Amino acid sequence: MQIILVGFMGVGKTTVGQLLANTLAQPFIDLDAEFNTVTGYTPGAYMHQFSEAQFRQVEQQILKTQLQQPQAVISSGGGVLTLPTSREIMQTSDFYVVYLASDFAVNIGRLKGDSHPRPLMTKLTAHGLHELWQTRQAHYQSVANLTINTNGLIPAAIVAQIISKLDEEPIHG
Ligand SMILES: Nc1ncnc2c1ncn2[C@@H]1O[C@H](COP(=O)(O)OP(=O)(O)OP(=O)(O)O)[C@@H](O)[C@H]1O
Ligand SMILES: O=C(O)C1=C[C@@H](O)[C@@H](O)[C@H](O)C1
Ligand SMILES: [Mg+2]
Repeated sequence: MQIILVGFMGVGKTTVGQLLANTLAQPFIDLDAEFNTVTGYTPGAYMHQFSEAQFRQVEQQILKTQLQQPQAVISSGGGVLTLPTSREIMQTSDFYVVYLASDFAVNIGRLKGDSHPRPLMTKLTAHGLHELWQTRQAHYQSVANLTINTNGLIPAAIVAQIISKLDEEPIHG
């Protein structure tokens, strides 16, 4: 199967992607971890050392490469659709795109409960973070084959919803 999860930082892409891959017995790829493997930098460290614009270019190359996988569940980084060309790459790929959505408050609650630091969280004001969240919802929506409202759902319930929708779809991969 070829499935990629998109959504705002902290909504649960890595958590759900890992569980979905295990459940479907498919290889799992996390694009942020792949970025680290390829460049030797975490996304945050790379942006700090170089720039967000340079990060987005490298991230796009990694996205392109991983969308060649014949079988995988991929969790993307929250800003992977920032470049219009990255949106086009995802839209024209064979991957089935699942958008993990939630209310802003739920998303922020998950972020605050997580020990893993998000550089954008510390750089932005509360207003800036909300604006970014709003802008990005349209990007995720524009590429999604399936949108799941994850409010109040545990990861296993989200995985169950994705799998039940996949059963109704033509095979992806
Ligand atoms: N459905 C859920 N309900 C409650 N908490 C969740 C859910 N999914 C994930 N979480 C928690 O939210 C936090 C962020 O999850 P995760 O790292 O999977 O997000 P992400 O979308 O991959 O973020 P990023 O874009 O920064 O990589 C973690 O602490 C995780 O345990
Ligand atoms: O939302 C974002 O722009 C980001 C989310 C993370 O997954 C990382 O890809 C990086 O920290 C940037
Ligand atoms: Mg993640």
